[in-house]
Amino acid sequence: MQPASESPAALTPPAPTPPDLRVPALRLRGLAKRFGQTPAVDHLDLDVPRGSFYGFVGPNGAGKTTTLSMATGLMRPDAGTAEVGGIDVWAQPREAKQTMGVLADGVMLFNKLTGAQLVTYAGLLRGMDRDTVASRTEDLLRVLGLEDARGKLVQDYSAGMTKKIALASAMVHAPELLVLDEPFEAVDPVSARTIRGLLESYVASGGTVILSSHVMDLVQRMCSHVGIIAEGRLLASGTLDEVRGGSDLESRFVDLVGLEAGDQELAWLQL
Ligand SMILES: Nc1ncnc2c1ncn2[C@@H]1O[C@H](COP(=O)(O)OP(=O)(O)OP(=O)(O)O)[C@@H](O)[C@H]1O
Repeated sequence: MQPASESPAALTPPAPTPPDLRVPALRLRGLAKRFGQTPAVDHLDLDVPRGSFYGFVGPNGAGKTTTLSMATGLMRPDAGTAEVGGIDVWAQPREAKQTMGVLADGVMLFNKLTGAQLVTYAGLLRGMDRDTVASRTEDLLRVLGLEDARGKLVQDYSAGMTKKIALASAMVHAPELLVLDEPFEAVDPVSARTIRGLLESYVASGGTVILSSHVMDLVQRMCSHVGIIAEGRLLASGTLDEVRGGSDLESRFVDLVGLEAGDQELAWLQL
């Protein structure tokens, strides 16, 4: 008789535990950051449901990048907690970071690597095997239109190409959660459409996306949920329909944030 440990059943890896859908993909509580006297993020609470496509919007300087940096382990908060799928980002950074892919705004990439090397490096860093990394890197370069630039140093990439290679590096390990700070900034319309398609099918397969953007029309077309932030505080959060409340997102944004409607003139610019 075979010992139990050698039976085929014992050699089959245990099925992964399905994620508890009641646990939010991202949960922030009392998150705060101050630069000098100015609070950039002011004790912010936020729940991002699993499987949602969450748009995080706000005016310039509202605290979006600071919030997302603290939520993903890139910037230590002054106070508060951030949990990803129930894992505390700051108490268990290694476990939390395994479950997410992050496209950060303004963070230096290893730009002396070529595009292909950068994505490969990101995959290997995540503990993936070389063959899988190689085939996924090729897929990502092809889909994002970077095949011809695969051997070029990232320092010589244009702004849009840099954004796309950073996005590829964030996605290569197929994480449960993607946190993307301004993923469409500087990206051409054809690539933007491709990225949208990739993200939509990723969410349809059970992934969660959180993205920040200034483009209300895009957020309105893509996102199932929206949060509006201003002066470090969350002014509204919920499903797209709850937040826009029968209006369009841009009008709701302007109402909540209290911006002037852009009808001011500069007398000296009237030629
Ligand atoms: N490293 C820093 N040092 C000092 N102040 C900072 C720093 N980073 C951000 N801030 C300030 O914190 C506030 C929030 O900035 P943040 O970059 O989070 O806003 P944002 O919503 O991402 O803006 P944008 O839409 O313009 O990218 C701003 O007042 C900004 O000047």
